[in-house]
Amino acid sequence: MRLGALFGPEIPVKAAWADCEIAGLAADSRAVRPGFVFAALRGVKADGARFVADAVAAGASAVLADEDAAIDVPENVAVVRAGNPRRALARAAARFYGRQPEVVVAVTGTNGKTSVVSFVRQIWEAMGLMAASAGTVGVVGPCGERPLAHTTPDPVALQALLAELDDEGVTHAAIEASSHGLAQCRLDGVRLTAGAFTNLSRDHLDYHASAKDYFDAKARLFRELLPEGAAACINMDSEDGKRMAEIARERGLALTTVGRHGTALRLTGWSREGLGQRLVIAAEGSEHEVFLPLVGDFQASNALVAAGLVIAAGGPAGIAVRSLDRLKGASGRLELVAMTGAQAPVFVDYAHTPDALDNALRALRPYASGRLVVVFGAGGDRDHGKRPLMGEAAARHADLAIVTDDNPRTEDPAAIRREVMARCPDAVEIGDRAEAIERAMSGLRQGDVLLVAGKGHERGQTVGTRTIPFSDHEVVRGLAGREDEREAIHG
Ligand SMILES: CC(=O)N[C@H]1[C@@H](OP(=O)(O)OP(=O)(O)OC[C@H]2O[C@@H](n3ccc(=O)[nH]c3=O)[C@H](O)[C@@H]2O)O[C@H](CO)[C@@H](O)[C@@H]1O[C@H](C)C(=O)N[C@@H](C)C(=O)N[C@H](CCC(=O)O)C(=O)O
Ligand SMILES: Nc1ncnc2c1ncn2[C@@H]1O[C@H](COP(=O)(O)OP(=O)(O)OP(=O)(O)O)[C@@H](O)[C@H]1O
Ligand SMILES: N[C@H](CCC[C@H](N)C(=O)O)C(=O)O
Ligand SMILES: [Mg+2]
Repeated sequence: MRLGALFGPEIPVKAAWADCEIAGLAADSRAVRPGFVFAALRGVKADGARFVADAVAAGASAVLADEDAAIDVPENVAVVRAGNPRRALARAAARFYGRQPEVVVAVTGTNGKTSVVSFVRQIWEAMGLMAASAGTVGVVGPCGERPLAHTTPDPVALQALLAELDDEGVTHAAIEASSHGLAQCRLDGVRLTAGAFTNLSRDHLDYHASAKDYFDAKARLFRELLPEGAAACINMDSEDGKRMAEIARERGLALTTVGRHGTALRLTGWSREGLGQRLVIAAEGSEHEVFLPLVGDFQASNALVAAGLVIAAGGPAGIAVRSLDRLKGASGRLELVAMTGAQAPVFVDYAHTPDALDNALRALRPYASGRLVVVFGAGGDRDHGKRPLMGEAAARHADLAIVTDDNPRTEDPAAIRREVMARCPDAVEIGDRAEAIERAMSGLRQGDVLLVAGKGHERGQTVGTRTIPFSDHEVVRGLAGREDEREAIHG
């Protein structure tokens, strides 16, 4: 593709450069190949302009930069200026790859995105469509599963992925829109049919300057990204949901509201039934009773958002609602991973925010006729403020809390644990995560329930800058297996 066409009418490219043939795009100088456009972006840690010389040495034909960035390049390298280079990069990547599944929907909110995109994919599959989902647990589609480095990939990787899905015959894709992804314009080139909002609570205040900033990042999906005529599905059971709906309404988006306070899909009845829940949903003037085979009260709201999003994107309401009775939970989302020898269930969950931990523990309480035990920690190099609040949630809902490590990254793990324990001083502190899980599991009696929270599907523990293989699933299964063996030997 030629440089002029790549940037389109909104970004002027000097005539002398317009016909320059472009081989690819990269925002990281280390990914630049001959003939590439290098986008020199200002980031949190560095200014991409510092790496222009590296990009040129790697063969960059053009540099995309801020209006005011000081860029020094040889005469044969083009310089393209943009007021918002991140957005320009995203839109250029969309033109470069040139194809996306017919229907792409995006889901934002603090909690529930991974679950919702997975549910949307499953509902579409039940309708016989070629569907895929992409986000924290990777890409899942007709060609199998593959991991992703980020919940919302950088714009070049995201456009490459959408093109690949289109090539594989995927017509319907559901993707997670993280607040980082929205703030950094990673989704700006995506042609969206509909967007959804789950909920908002504290997270990522290390990155976003304030709670308002965090809300505004999520609101970008409805204020700016969804094109005119697109649809929005909003869970109305929170004040933030109502504000988001107002924003969508003002934009003239076709609104599908869901939840106990929703209109399109209203939850009018709910009861827990074994490892599932029975929902009564009012839709299009009639009531549907469905059994949702998932643990966790909050999964009802995720299921409603998913069905609402499918409807918002043009799917029939009846099938969307009926398909809920076959949904499978996303990996590591309140997943029942093992039963101990004492017949105590062990759940693995991804709760890594105060609200999520609160919800996960409350969801499991009814299953504990004995004690509710939780093993959890908080991630390093992330929002410090959420740590004591997570401790508080554990102290409030669990009978026994074991505070351990969860990706300490470059921080001192003991210092993180101290911050968590500030509000759960009675917790037991065991830094080594495997040991913490072992201690918790070995103490379980019949009637007890264990929640291992924070890592969900993750397959590594990041200590410093190294990631050591680690999986809560494997540790739990391994320990349960050992108990079974002991049982078999000793009777
Ligand atoms: C805070 C954040 O989101 N950072 C992401 C962002 O970095 P940045 O733009 O601030 O980059 P920077 O490190 O300051 O460097 C500036 C620029 O110089 C470039 N560079 C840097 C070094 C070099 O040698 N050459 C070079 O060209 C970088 O590629 C970058 O373009 O863009 C980078 C390139 O795409 C990402 O790798 C990086 O993700 C970091 C590693 C990260 O941890 N991000 C997490 C927090 C994240 O994005 N999480 C959300 C999910 C969160 C959730 O909802 O729970 C996600 O969507 O995954
Ligand atoms: N609707 C919800 N309301 C509150 N908590 C929820 C909800 N859905 C999920 N959770 C909790 O949040 C955790 C993360 O859920 P999920 O992975 O679906 O969300 P996410 O938005 O994708 O999170 P992330 O941004 O970290 O990828 C779950 O493991 C569960 O504990
Ligand atoms: N997307 C989230 C995931 C957190 C998961 C938890 N295990 C941690 O490392 O804090 C983040 O990057 O903040
Ligand atoms: Mg996610």
